[in-house]
Amino acid sequence: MTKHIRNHSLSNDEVQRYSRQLILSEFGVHAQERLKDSSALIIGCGGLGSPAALYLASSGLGRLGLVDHDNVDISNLHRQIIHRETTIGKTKVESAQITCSQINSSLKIDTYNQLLTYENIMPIVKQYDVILDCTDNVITRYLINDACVLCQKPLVSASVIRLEGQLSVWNYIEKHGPCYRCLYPQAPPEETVSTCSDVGVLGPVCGTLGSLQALEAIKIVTKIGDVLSNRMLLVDGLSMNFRTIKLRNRQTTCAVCGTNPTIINQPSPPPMNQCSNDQPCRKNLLNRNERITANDLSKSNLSSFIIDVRPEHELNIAQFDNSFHLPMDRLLYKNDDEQLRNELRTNIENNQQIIIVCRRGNDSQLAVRRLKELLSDFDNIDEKIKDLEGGFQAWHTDVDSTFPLY
Ligand SMILES: Nc1ncnc2c1ncn2[C@@H]1O[C@H](COP(=O)(O)OP(=O)(O)OP(=O)(O)O)[C@@H](O)[C@H]1O
Ligand SMILES: [Zn+2]
Repeated sequence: MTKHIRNHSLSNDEVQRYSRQLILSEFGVHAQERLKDSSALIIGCGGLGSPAALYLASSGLGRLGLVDHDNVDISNLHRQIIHRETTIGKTKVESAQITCSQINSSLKIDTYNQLLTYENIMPIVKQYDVILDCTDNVITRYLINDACVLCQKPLVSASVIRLEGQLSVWNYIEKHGPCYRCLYPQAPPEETVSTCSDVGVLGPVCGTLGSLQALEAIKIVTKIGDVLSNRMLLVDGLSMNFRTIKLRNRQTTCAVCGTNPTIINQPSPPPMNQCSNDQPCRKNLLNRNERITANDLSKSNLSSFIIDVRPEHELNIAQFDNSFHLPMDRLLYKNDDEQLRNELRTNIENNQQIIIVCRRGNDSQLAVRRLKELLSDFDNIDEKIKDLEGGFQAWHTDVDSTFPLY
């Protein structure tokens, strides 16, 4: 019998398992070997981290780190496809680990059930060849960028909101590419940035961007193709427009990767006025006496005129009987003050308290402020008008659990 020789270290099982990628001329056995010797860290096991982890686990990567501080919630399942109904309540990292190891039992998986901060990020990031930012908040985005520059790791970063997404590779030294801070030197205030839980997101858009993050990570560690450094992919799922734009180069003035950096040994702590985790800042715009709790409202003997400030399509989910609909868009931007004042004057009775409601009690506070100005000539408007603290979510939790939570 003629002996065969092979020019690689893969087992026959591995050749069979990865055969469809081994026969790609751009990939082949040597890329597969490099993948097996490589490691990737996924920060955030949510909408982006789920597909990224599934594809990296399937690909033949050697070692995968998974970071998240959160637990699986039923509202995650429409897009966070690594989790299951059976893992609701478990930590996201454990849930993700279970699925990844079911797909590929030879993958080495490390889990970090923790909130990454400037104090703990460095020793974790240091251990991996490529980092994937799959988180959803501004502070963490800067934190991960700075840690990647300081540890000299390429960073594959994506973000998704509504039906749109963005993808880029930062700090890709081989191409002398820019870091995130080179483009955006300062973080915008947390409350000016929308989150999926504020404005929504469609699952397959996360799927697209998260899968492309896995693809870029594979290209980086196997050294194939043209990595998306110095460029950014913009995806619009509604129109199916995919565009790649050129980004500006690495900046010598950058605070972390520039010639005289101010961020040197570890990322800096977040500014005091920003939240330290990914929970939306609870905007406490109003004083206590300008607000009413769900419990107090449910027990109140006063007749109430309810103004619901949510957008039209959310009313279809559920609404209070006989509420007046005044979407925030109209209240803030429509410029029909006189017409609105007349409508409210006709509908509100003199002895009524005016209660403003929204989904979570943020917009309703803004609305109270705006309506106090608009209705300043109404009798006792300052005492009469209040927002429902915590919105319909608080109503669900504290008063009526049959009102759907969303
Ligand atoms: N600093 C951080 N350290 C660890 N994990 C983080 C950090 N910041 C964000 N994450 C995680 O990144 C993930 C982002 O994913 P995504 O926005 O899809 O999920 P989510 O927060 O569950 O969404 P929703 O806003 O709908 O509740 C979350 O699981 C979140 O816990
Ligand atoms: Zn930079």
